[in-house]
Amino acid sequence: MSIPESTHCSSIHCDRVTVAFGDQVAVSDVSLDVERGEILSLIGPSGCGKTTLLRSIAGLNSVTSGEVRITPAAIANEGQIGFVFQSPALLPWATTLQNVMLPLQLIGYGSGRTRREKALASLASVQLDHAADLRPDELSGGMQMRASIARALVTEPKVLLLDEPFAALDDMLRNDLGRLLLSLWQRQRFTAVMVTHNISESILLSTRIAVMRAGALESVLPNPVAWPRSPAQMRTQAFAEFLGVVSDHLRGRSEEQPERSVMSDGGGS
Ligand SMILES: Nc1ncnc2c1ncn2[C@@H]1O[C@H](COP(=O)(O)OP(=O)(O)OP(=O)(O)O)[C@@H](O)[C@H]1O
Repeated sequence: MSIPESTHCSSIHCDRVTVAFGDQVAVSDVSLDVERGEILSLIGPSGCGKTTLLRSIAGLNSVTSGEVRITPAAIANEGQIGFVFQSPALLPWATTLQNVMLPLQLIGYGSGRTRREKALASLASVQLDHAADLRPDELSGGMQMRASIARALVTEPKVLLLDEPFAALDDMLRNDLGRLLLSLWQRQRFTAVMVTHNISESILLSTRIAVMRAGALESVLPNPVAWPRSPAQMRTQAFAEFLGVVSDHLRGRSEEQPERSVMSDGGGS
């Protein structure tokens, strides 16, 4: 698996973004560019503003000052931004298939038949087509999260935003879904931003890691771990060393490191 070519997706630009809720400044003067076709992880201590920044990128939060731009601009208007929440948030009374068809209905995509075919294809991409007629309470936690990913990807978004998508799952499922996410990214070439608390997960799944502390962007670290990624890499020296670097940045003990180009440093095949 190599980093996908970046011709079909969007990039995200946060320019001096500040978000305040009353007197509470959740995000403070954050400037961050997410390049086409990369997966950037946002990590940092609880309450440091990760979700608020992610929701601002999605347009779910308004920013107090600064600007979020997604290019090409039409992306935001065409419903080409997918969002995966920590909780699968499936409609309990609808079948898995109906849940996945919902975004297509909301954007008025095609006929009922084409929506059904597209939703079934999206379910198949997460190996869940056999569960199309089951309701959420008949699915395991991992199946619900796969359905949630299928729902986010059914419109073939150019940008995928994920807020701690695997936090509630055990380690094995986490690894499986992480691998699934990478293979979908490889195939669909979306640009992704993923909030996570898990440093190992951020290293395994991303091209760069943005570390936030107290609302501010502490650093953006190119991920030097080679591609293709697999859980076996967690036992390598390169992985352990980078984990130490990320941990230091999280604790604010880092030496300032110049950022390098993700495609030349974080990538390769
Ligand atoms: N809608 C809101 N109204 C008021 N305060 C908010 C709102 N959303 C977030 N905050 C505050 O903004 C700060 C950042 O919250 P945010 O959820 O972005 O942090 P986080 O880094 O994602 O935390 P966690 O890792 O625990 O999910 C917190 O102090 C939170 O209480």
